[in-house]
Amino acid sequence: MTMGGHGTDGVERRGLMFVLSSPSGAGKTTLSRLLMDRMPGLRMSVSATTRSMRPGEVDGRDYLFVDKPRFDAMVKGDELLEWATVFDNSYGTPRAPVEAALSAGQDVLFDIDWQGTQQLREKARADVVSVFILPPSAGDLEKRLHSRAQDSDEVIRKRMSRASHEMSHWAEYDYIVINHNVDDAFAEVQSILKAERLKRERRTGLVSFVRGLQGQLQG
Ligand SMILES: Nc1ncnc2c1ncn2[C@@H]1O[C@H](COP(=O)(O)OP(=O)(O)OP(=O)(O)O)[C@@H](O)[C@H]1O
Ligand SMILES: Nc1nc2c(ncn2[C@@H]2O[C@H](COP(=O)(O)O)[C@@H](O)[C@H]2O)c(=O)[nH]1
Repeated sequence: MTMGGHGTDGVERRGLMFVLSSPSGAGKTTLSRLLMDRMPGLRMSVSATTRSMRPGEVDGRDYLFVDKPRFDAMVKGDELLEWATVFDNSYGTPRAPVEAALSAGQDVLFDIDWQGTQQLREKARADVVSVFILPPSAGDLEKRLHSRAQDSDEVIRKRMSRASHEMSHWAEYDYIVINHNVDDAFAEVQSILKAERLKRERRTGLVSFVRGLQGQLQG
């Protein structure tokens, strides 16, 4: 993938892929929305899915809602960077918008499961920063799924029964955040992104920046 752009300090830097995963209901969407509101230079990757739209969701903003034949055609046409089956539906990341954002020097935010994270890591390990969000307790997780009031009891039962399996992948992630309350969890996720943006390896413009400084000191 071609990547490059400028950080807020003007030094050229490679874009990064910032991944949030968690069991369903632990708070990825909530934290993603806050990141998008408050962190400049970040683009949300909008996934394609075959699941049906929830009340309040908007096609093209929350997901690209597609039918199974269209999803299969996207897989066949290599249009997806990664894809997986989650809760009996297909989900995948359209490749083109991600590559365009990274090329423009933007970071890309992903709300995807552990299967997708593994695929991204296989493709571009150095550019993937992954965060696993844990709920404070199973009781809180269930309460959050109910409080969202968008899924039937049957769907919630399914998501709760998958939670332990989802969580078994926590150790594959770079960072772990426990979402006790939204403000603290957001502050932690934001700190991770800010620190990762400053990593020396990503800041491709540092060599010439330091040479310039040395030139000024010598001249
Ligand atoms: N720290 C928190 N305390 C209380 N409620 C929270 C907290 N974080 C998120 N919630 C609420 O929990 C519900 C589920 O959160 P959210 O939709 O962000 O989860 P998610 O991980 O994105 O789930 P999914 O994987 O199913 O999309 C929402 O109603 C949200 O407002
Ligand atoms: N591997 C991928 N997983 C994805 C993608 N988009 C969303 N997801 C994950 O699916 C579940 C369920 O999401 P929901 O919106 O139906 O509650 C959740 O864990 C998401 O992170 C994707 O493109 N690829």
